[in-house]
Amino acid sequence: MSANMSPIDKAKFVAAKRACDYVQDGMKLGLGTGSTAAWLVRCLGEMVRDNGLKIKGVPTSSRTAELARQVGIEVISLDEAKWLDLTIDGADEYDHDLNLIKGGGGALLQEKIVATASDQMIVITDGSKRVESLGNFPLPVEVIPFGWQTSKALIEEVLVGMDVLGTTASLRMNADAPYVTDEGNHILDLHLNRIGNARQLSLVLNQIPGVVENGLFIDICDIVVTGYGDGRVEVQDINNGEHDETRYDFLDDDNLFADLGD
Ligand SMILES: O=C[C@H](O)[C@H](O)[C@H](O)COP(=O)(O)O
Repeated sequence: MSANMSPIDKAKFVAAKRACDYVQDGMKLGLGTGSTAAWLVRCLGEMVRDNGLKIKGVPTSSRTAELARQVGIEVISLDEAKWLDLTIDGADEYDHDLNLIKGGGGALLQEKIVATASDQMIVITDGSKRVESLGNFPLPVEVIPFGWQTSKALIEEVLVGMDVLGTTASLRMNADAPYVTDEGNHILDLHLNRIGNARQLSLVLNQIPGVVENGLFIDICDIVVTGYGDGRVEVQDINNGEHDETRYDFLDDDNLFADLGD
């Protein structure tokens, strides 16, 4: 598998692999959504299968739930878990303070609930997601289907008032129909260029009728694990300011982790 992996997949894989160092026997884990989080779920499945790791996972989407079950992870609901030791998830952007934009895969609502119900959140990512200032990636906002056009108009009006530059909101589509989240809602993607005060924007968006949640994760992430295609992994911990770097050489071994592929 590794011979056929693209540099970006290698980056995601080594980030997921490094994040597994934080997982301990008996933990209740939040399992993120997306292509990076899928590598994590596969790595954890291998640890369950081969090393007898005992964990319970709370998935943040129906897709992740399906994959987790496939690889042998015991899946429980957040209400069963009540509180989690750790959530590991991907992100669409992260800044110097480890604030995030998430929701590119449409799972931001469950992801934010799960991450907030965790002692610690680790984001696994590749280097392309690091930004000086959040906002190049369109900000996903989950809205209920009822009156979504009114919610869109209200969002645009509020953002003009906040002087957020170049705002347009587009309804996310799935082929010819509006995209529908696991909670039965729609997603508006806000094209903002530059967000400015992300904390304030997040609070303001969530005040607008019809808005369920937005993809800004402020002060939620504790650690970012960034992988690179050459096997390097950087870890940045916001709580103790630590920054460390490792390198995985096993990417040169084509047979290793062959069963972790898609
Ligand atoms: O809704 C999806 C999530 O927030 C994902 O974690 C995010 O979009 C990153 O996904 P990927 O790892 O596929 O880039």
